[in-house]
Amino acid sequence: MASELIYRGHESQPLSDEYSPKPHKPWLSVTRPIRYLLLEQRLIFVLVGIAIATIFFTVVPSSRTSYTREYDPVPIPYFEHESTQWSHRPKYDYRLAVHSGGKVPLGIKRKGLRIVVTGGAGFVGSHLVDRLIARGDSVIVVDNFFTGRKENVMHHFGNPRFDLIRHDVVEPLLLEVDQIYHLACPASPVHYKFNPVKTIKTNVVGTLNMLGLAKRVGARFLLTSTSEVYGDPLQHPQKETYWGNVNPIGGYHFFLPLSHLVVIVSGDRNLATLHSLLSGSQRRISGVRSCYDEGKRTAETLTMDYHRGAGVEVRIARIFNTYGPRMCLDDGRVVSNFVAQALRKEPLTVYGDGKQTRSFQYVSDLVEGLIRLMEGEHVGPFNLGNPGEFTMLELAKVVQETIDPDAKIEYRPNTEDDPHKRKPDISRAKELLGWEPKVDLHKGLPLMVSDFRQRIFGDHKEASS
Ligand SMILES: O=c1ccn([C@@H]2O[C@H](COP(=O)(O)OP(=O)(O)O[C@H]3OC[C@@H](O)[C@H](O)[C@H]3O)[C@@H](O)[C@H]2O)c(=O)[nH]1
Repeated sequence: MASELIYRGHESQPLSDEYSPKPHKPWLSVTRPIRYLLLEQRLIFVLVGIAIATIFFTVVPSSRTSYTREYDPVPIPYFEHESTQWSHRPKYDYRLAVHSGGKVPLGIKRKGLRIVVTGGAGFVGSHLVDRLIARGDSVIVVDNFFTGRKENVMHHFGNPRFDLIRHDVVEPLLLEVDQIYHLACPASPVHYKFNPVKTIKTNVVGTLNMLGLAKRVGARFLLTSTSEVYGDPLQHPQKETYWGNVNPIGGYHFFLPLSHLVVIVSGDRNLATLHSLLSGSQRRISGVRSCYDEGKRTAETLTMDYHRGAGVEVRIARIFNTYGPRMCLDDGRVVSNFVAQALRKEPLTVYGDGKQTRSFQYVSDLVEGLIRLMEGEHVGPFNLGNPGEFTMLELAKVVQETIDPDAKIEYRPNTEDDPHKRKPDISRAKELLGWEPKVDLHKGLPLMVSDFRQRIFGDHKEASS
C-alpha cells in the first residue's frame, strides 16, 4: 500500500503503437526564418531599422541624470582639482554604478536609489525626504519621534517608495540601502540639554551604528554635523579649517523638579507637555552644550576614521542655524520662539542684551546643499549656512515687520555657554559644490508663518475641545 502511494510507475499504461510523433528536424528551425528573410526580401527592412536606431541613439543627446540638475537649473561647475587635505576621491565611482551620467535612451528613467534618512520625521529630515521622494528615490525614514513628528511625513503614507521605521539609532539596524543621510539627533539646545547623556550617546553610538551599516552594505554616508563644533568661536566668520573653541566639560544644573519628570514618548504633544511644565525661569533648562558640541565633534572623528580606515564613502556637513515650516513649536530656538510668540501676541523673549549674532538659513537651501554634498565628490566638511548675520534684536525687528509691528520685547538672562557670534564662511561650498543660499531672512520668514499659525491655533482648538 505504502509503496503504491509512493511509486505509481507500474500503473502507467504502455504507449499505444498508433501514436508516432513526427521526427524532429532541428535544422528546420534555423533555415526557415532565413529562407523567409531572403525570399520575401524582408532583410532590407531589418537593415534599414538597425541603421535608423543607430543614428537615433548617436545623434540625439543623452538624458543625463544628475540629481542636482533635476532640481536646480543652475549648472554645477566642474572642478578639475581636488583639495588634497580634506577631500578624497571615492575608491570607485559610486555614481557610475548607480546612476551613470552616460547615455540613457530617452524615455528610460534612471533607477531610483534606496536611501535611509535617520531623523527623517524631524524638521530638516522631512523636507529632505520630500525632495528625495519627489525625484523618484525609495526612502526609509528611521526616527524615534523624540523631536520628530509622524505628521511631518504622513503625506507619504501609501506611497510604495516610502517606509517609516520607529527606531532609535543607538540600537543597531540592518537595511539594504545605497545612501544614508544621518540626521538623527535633537538639535535645539532645550532638547539636547534635556538628557545630555542620551544626546552624546545618540551622536556617538548612533553614528557608530550608522557608519557600521554603511560599511556593511557599501552605502555612502552623510553626517549632519553642526556649527556648534566651532563652540564660542574666536575666528569670525568661521571657515571649515577652524578647529573651534569648545568647552568639553561643565557643571550641569537641572532646574526641572523631580515631580515634573516626564517620559518623552513622541512628537509635539509630549514636548508641549514638557514645555508647559517648565514655566517661567524653569522653562530654559540650564545645562551645557558640550553633550551636543562634543558629541558632534566625535561623530565627525568617527566618520573620518571609517573613511580613512575602512574605505567608507563619507560626507560631512556643518549646519548653521536653520528655520522653516515644521520646526518644532516652542523648541526654544530663537526663530521658532519669536514667530510663535508674535503669533500668540506674547512678548519676544530676547536673551542677554540681544547683541549676540547668528546666521539664519531657510530649510530649502539647506536641503539643496545636503543633496549636492551627497552627490558630489568631496568629503568635506562643508559649512552649510546663510552668511547673512543678524543680532537677536535685529531678528526681533524682522519678526515684528513680518508678523506683528506691536510685538513687545522682553529681556531675559542668557544661558551661560551661549556663543557670542556665528557666521559661516561658505566659500568652500560655493567653489566645490556650486552651492549658496538663495532665500534671505526677509523672504524666508513669511514662508513659515502660515504653518506655525495653523499648528498653533489648531493645537489651541484641540486643547480646548
Ligand atoms: O527665545 C529666545 C531663544 C534664543 N535666544 C538667543 O538666540 C540665539 C540663538 O539660539 P538658538 O537656540 O536658536 O540656537 P543656537 O545658535 O544657540 O544653537 C543652535 O546652533 C546651531 C544648530 O546646530 C542647533 O540648532 C543649535 O544648537 C542665542 O543667543 C539665544 O540665547 C533668544 O534671544 N531668545
